[in-house]
Amino acid sequence: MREKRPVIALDLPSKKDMELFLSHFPKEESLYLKVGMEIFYQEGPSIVTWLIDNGHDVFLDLKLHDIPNTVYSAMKGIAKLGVALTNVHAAGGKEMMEAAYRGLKEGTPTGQPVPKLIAVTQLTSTSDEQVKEEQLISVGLNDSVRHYATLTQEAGLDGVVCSAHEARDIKEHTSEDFVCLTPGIRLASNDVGDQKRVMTPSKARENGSTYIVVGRPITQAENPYAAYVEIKNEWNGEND
Ligand SMILES: O=C(O)c1cc(=O)[nH]c(=O)n1[C@@H]1O[C@H](COP(=O)(O)O)[C@@H](O)[C@H]1O
Repeated sequence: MREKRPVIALDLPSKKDMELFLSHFPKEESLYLKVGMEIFYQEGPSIVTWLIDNGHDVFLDLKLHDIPNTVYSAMKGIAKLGVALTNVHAAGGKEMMEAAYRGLKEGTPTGQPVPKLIAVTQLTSTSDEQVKEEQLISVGLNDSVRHYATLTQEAGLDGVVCSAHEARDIKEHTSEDFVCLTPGIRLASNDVGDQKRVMTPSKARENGSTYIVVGRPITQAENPYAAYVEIKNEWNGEND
């Protein structure tokens, strides 16, 4: 079986910074890269096509959350870029998620695969306390995440963004092949930063994560490639 690649969050301010970051990796290595708001709003869609043309897979993380018609139209445009994966916020509702999926399917050029679509449940920077006190969701974080996951499945999407803490429970309430993409991944030695629900790569694997997303532990490392390899090895169980 092919080695699983951690998804690297390219949270960098410009293409120049991104090229400098990628220069630490062997030229021939195909990476799974997450393009998020920070770099996308500076460089635009051309950053995505540039990465794909250079042999990488791209998760376009723009977390769409708007009325169904707007999300439908935006997804039609995203579908033309050739990304492997993209996302919306589940809090936008079932109708919005259905519209997003329709947009992606209708916008994908003939003969190309439709990008996978996943929905953010509760951000990994959110705690149980915040869910109850700020969002007034009295059932708390775990029930809220499970609820958004089942709603996402009902809308026909491929999976969710959640923390690795919830991945096992979500798979039990949806299906084993329902994608659980989990940011908030840290080695035991890393700073947690603003993340609240964190887990190590090996625990995430044990708990059913489909993909792990890692940003600062790699982008801010003194040796980004060494940090990537360490995380990838732990994610693949090579230290077990
Ligand atoms: O959708 C995401 O990718 C995402 C969802 C979420 O709940 N939490 C979360 O951290 N992310 C993204 O995952 C990345 C995590 O970065 P680090 O905390 O630096 O590893 C960031 O780019 C976030 O935008």
